Amino acid sequence: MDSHSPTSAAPPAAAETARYTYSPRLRWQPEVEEYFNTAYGRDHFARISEALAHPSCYSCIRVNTLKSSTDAVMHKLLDLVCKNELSAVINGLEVVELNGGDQSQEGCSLVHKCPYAGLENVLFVQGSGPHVLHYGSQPDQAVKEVVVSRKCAESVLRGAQVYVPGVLACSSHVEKGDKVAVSVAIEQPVKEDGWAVGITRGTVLQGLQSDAHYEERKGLYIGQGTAAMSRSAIFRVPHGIAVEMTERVYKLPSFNDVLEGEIFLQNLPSVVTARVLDPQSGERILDMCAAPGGKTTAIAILMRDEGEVVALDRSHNKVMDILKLASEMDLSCIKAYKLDALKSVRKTDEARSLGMADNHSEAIETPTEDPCHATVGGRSTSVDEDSSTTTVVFSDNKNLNSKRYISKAELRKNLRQMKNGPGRNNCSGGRVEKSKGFCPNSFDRVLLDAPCSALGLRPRLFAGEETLESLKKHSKYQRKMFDQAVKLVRPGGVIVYSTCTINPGENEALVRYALDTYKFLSLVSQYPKVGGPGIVGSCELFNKTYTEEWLREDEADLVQRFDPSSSVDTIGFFIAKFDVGEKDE
Ligand SMILES: C[S@@+](CC[C@H](N)C(=O)[O-])C[C@H]1O[C@@H](n2cnc3c(N)ncnc32)[C@H](O)[C@@H]1O
Repeated sequence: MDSHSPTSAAPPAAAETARYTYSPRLRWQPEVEEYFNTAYGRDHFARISEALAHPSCYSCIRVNTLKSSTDAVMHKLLDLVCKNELSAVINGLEVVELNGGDQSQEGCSLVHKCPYAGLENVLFVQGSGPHVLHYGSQPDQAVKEVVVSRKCAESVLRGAQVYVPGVLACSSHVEKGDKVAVSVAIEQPVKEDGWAVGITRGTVLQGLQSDAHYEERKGLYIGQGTAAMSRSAIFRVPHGIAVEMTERVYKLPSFNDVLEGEIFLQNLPSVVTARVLDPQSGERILDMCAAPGGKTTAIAILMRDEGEVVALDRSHNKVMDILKLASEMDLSCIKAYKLDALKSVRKTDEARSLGMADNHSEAIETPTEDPCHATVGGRSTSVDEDSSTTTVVFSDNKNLNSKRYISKAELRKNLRQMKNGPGRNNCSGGRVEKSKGFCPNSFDRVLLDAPCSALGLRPRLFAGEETLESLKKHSKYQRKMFDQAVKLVRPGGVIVYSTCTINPGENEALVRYALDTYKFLSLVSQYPKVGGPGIVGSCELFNKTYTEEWLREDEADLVQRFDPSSSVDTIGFFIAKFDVGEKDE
């Protein structure tokens, strides 16, 4: 690393070595840290906490086996790597020639098949890091700097550029084309109990020790880039790239516009979850919290697009995302609805009055009054040309109800128009179908990929926002959702529950609740098995007024817990699978 000028203002060279590094320490609420120390043991939790602050060192690609094969995609990726074209499209990936070696061989070591049985549709693309970067400071000259928000930094660590809204502070004379060191401002404890970032947007940095929050950014440098606009523009324009990253602490491939529809970038545990559900062609599956549709599409592909995957999300725009993804992947068995999963069971008397038996396999849908288009997988709801009513239009040839064929290009165009804001009818991006819920016992399998504290997601640079109280709220919410899942699945069916958190209160404690509450549920083994065992025991909380029960010894190996500090190097994740016996209602 180049040395800094030892002037009174600039930091000395030795101090700089420690300064321009990436060595973050994840901060937790003390009570939460104590709770996790109890669950994992102090050393183990310290390793987990350390791992969470760094990204995984590889990208996981799920192949759409209905459109291509794992081998074909692997060859295409290798081809791109070997022609060195991937570094253009796969952001940040470099083909390094070792010992003057053959580039194609180096490329081969970057893309490889997933080594775990049962995941033959998965490829890994190797990234690298953490790299020690040289920020190239000159004597008597402070390094020009940009400080970004935590969310922005987490994206940059995953391969993104620095966008204008993410910039908090910038050196005074930054012009377009200047080299800038990029660091991140992270929440710090403040006196009256709480956390604050301190740096306000627009702060001028001098690169001196006298700068506001200078010390706090030590060890929080995530890379170097070229300013894509001047300092004044960065704080004047509403959007656009502010800094093009040229050197990164982590180099991870991102696959924008590469093999669209043929591949999907997905965390390994998420791919495993869909496989564990084991959906069969012709079945009716419910994905209760489905957006953006990663697992939904994985499920549809495993079913060979035969049967029905009902995908719910309470967010309108997120349902749109599911539809877009299903359309891109050419999947027509996915039906997506906007619905609060807590209200996903339709009352039995209402179902009867609509002429449906309890185990009727049709969804009970509200008519869509909206004059805009929306797509459901290959199916599309559309305006009849001569009326304002909505009809379901199928773009595949599997259903005889087809009214009008809509090409995929047209569907994509419609979706783009929706994304681009209000159109003629002041429609804020199109509407999606709403559902009033579904009949009890009407699904063969239910996936509850529950909204959670997300304390397994990586990289994460701050975790102080969660308190024991807020963690408890997540678990209450999840139990209510689980109750709905239990009602909707048929006897003889399957429920898979998953979260992307390391919190046992949302994982093992949910399993305990499920088994203690519903005697007809049994925890069953999973395939494929990549994660480790669950946590056994219990923990006293809230001044010993409440005991949180986790798993029993014989249950630990039946769940999968993905540990971010393990060699599998994934996000923190949890999966439990239940077989549903005869219900005693
Ligand atoms: C963990 S994400 C799901 C990820 C998704 N399964 C996938 O693999 O792509 C949780 C989702 O639950 C949705 N959600 C939260 N509360 C909900 C509710 N009450 N009803 C339906 N969806 C909800 C959120 O909008 C979010 O998209």
